[in-house]
Amino acid sequence: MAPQALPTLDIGPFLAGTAEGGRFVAALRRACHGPGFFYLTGHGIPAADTAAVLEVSRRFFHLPDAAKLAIENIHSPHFRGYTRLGHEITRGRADLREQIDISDERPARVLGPDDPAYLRLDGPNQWPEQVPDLRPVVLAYMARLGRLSRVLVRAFAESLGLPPDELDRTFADEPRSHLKLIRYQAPPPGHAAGRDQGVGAHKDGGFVTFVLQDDVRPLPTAGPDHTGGPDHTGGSDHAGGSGRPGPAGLQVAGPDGDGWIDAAPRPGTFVVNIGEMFELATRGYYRATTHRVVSPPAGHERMSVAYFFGPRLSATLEPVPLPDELVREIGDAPPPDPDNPIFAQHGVNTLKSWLRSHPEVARRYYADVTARGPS
Ligand SMILES: O=C(O)CCC(=O)C(=O)O
Ligand SMILES: [Fe+2]
Repeated sequence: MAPQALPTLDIGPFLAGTAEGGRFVAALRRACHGPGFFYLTGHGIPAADTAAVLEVSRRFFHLPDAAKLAIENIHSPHFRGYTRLGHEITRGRADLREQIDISDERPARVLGPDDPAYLRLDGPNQWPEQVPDLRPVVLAYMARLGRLSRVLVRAFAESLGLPPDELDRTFADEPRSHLKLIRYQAPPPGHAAGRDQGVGAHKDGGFVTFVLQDDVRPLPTAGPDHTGGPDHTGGSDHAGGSGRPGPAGLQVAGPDGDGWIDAAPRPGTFVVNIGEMFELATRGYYRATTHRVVSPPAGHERMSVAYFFGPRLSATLEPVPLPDELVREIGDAPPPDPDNPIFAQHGVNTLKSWLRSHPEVARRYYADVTARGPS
């Protein structure tokens, strides 16, 4: 049986406080207990804002390599800045994507030897000089999604049969917002067939993620500063080498590991999903589901913007007091994955993921931590 498509939830009535908001809350529970993923509409983020963030992102990624590498994340102990193609690792394999990592703009902390290593994650971002409007556009977008996240957290509480403010204190005192601007490209010519890992299968580590997706588009025509281009379509042995956009993009693991569900881009929506911290807090009632991105075909690119909302790094996840009728539905907890232990402390879990996916930054700034584990 082919896996089902993802549900679409309209948060509009909940935002407006109308009686229909209850329907959203019920649908939210079904979506988070089921696939762990859904499309969100009615969110009130203006189309001009989402278009602006994709536009600055496109302008950045189309800069010459030297300009992008000026803000490479190897310069940042906080894992901020640019990661070039193939320099991020998921499941032991290089991802075919480039990205900029941006978190809340804060000064680096002055830390003593006994302070937890995850506090080194706080610090300033790196911003590209050539795209000066990227900073204000991205920070405004993050602020908007932060406000939307806080509303969604209230809906999550209600969906679990709890008072709407039950989870508020988890997100008090500087919750952590993280954003990735991402560009996926086709495997380069000569790349082994079937190696089309835009990002490998993974679960998100935090609480809740919002993905804004652009369509798969042809690469822009090569200009004087441009190294890629439609000319590169020839010679690829990649399955998508026909140059036609195929089923590329975000895919979500089906129920019981049954195939992959395509989460195709849909205008005006975010794809929202649950992260490991929330799964842990609900004792598995809400699911952090494995997902991946398949590379676009030759001569094409795909942009996305992933926003992760989580509690402050020092927060420890307490199990939420679930009503008995939900506890009865939990069933057996899945066995722990030895390759991916989940830590109840948000900072420890977050640092675990960074150290694994960015080994070069880890070696430069966290050699002491990799030697003894991310606690
Ligand atoms: O690009 C996407 O559609 C999803 C990205 C993703 O899953 C991630 O960065 O965690
Ligand atoms: Fe993800």
